[in-house]
Amino acid sequence: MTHVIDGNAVAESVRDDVRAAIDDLEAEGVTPGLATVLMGGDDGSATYVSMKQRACEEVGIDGTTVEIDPDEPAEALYEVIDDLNDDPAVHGILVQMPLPDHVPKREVLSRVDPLKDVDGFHPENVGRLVSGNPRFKPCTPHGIQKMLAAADVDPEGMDAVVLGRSEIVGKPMANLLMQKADGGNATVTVCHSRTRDLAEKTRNADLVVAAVGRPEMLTGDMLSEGTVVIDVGTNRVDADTEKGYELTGDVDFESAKQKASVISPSPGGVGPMTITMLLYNTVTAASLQSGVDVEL
Ligand SMILES: Nc1nc2c(c(=O)[nH]1)N[C@@H](CN(C=O)c1ccc(C(=O)N[C@@H](CCC(=O)O)C(=O)O)cc1)CN2
Repeated sequence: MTHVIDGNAVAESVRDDVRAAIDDLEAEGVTPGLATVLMGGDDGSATYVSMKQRACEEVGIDGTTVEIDPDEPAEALYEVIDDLNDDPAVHGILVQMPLPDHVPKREVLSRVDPLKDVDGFHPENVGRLVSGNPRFKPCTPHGIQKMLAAADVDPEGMDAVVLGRSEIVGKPMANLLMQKADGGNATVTVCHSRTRDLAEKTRNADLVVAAVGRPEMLTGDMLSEGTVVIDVGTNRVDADTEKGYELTGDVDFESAKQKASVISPSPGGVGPMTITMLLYNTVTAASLQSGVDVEL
């Protein structure tokens, strides 16, 4: 029987730990604060930002959203980041991706105080992750590690294939899976748009993480029996629904489920974990900045 991971249930159990840690911080007079900055984005950005705001309210984090007109120059965003860096009530800063084309992403990510960088995208935090001493693990791959642990999947010794090389998911996921640490110790292959014979790579994998943003591109015939499959995709596909679209993962769930031993669906898998690990990182940031130790 294939085990279908319930991302909402795993997220809820991590949120219980987050709530307990927030109680410990509150007892010392510290309320964790998260500022989310939205400057334009894609079809999903405004939805994800309001989900983040709601999640903060639900666990007791002081969440604020700053919206910047996407036609403003990059300097408007720099000014907002500088102010948030200087605000002691803000422990975590997140700039929602993607940004408008005229805004240089690297400049923006380097501008965020690395101690408040709850996305883990600042070069200092990327360097720490790669060198095996992470401060903030990026939310989606961190959430996937938690999901795998909850499903009793230990990547140690596995042949893992990561589909996609984005800064947000593919690269940090590959790094975490290869690390000499719990949730790592796998042999990792990263595949992308120039990879030859993709199906040959995925058929030889024990674990596949699909994060390419192409609806249902990973199908059951590309997998071997017993593979663990994690679907990161949340693609909006035109459909005759109230919203005019439906959400589809990067995995063809029905055919992949025939082969997989463990599989995460989308929606309802990795997405809820992404938001939960943001709350987790915000609490970690508040703990680091206040000097109040919490257990997470
Ligand atoms: N600064 C960042 N930008 C972006 C990140 C990120 O981690 N940091 N990740 C993605 C999008 N993302 C968070 O921002 C995200 C995507 C999906 C979900 C989610 O919960 N999806 C639900 C479905 C929600 C819906 O109805 O639309 C699910 O999968 O069940 C949360 C967060 C890009 N940008």
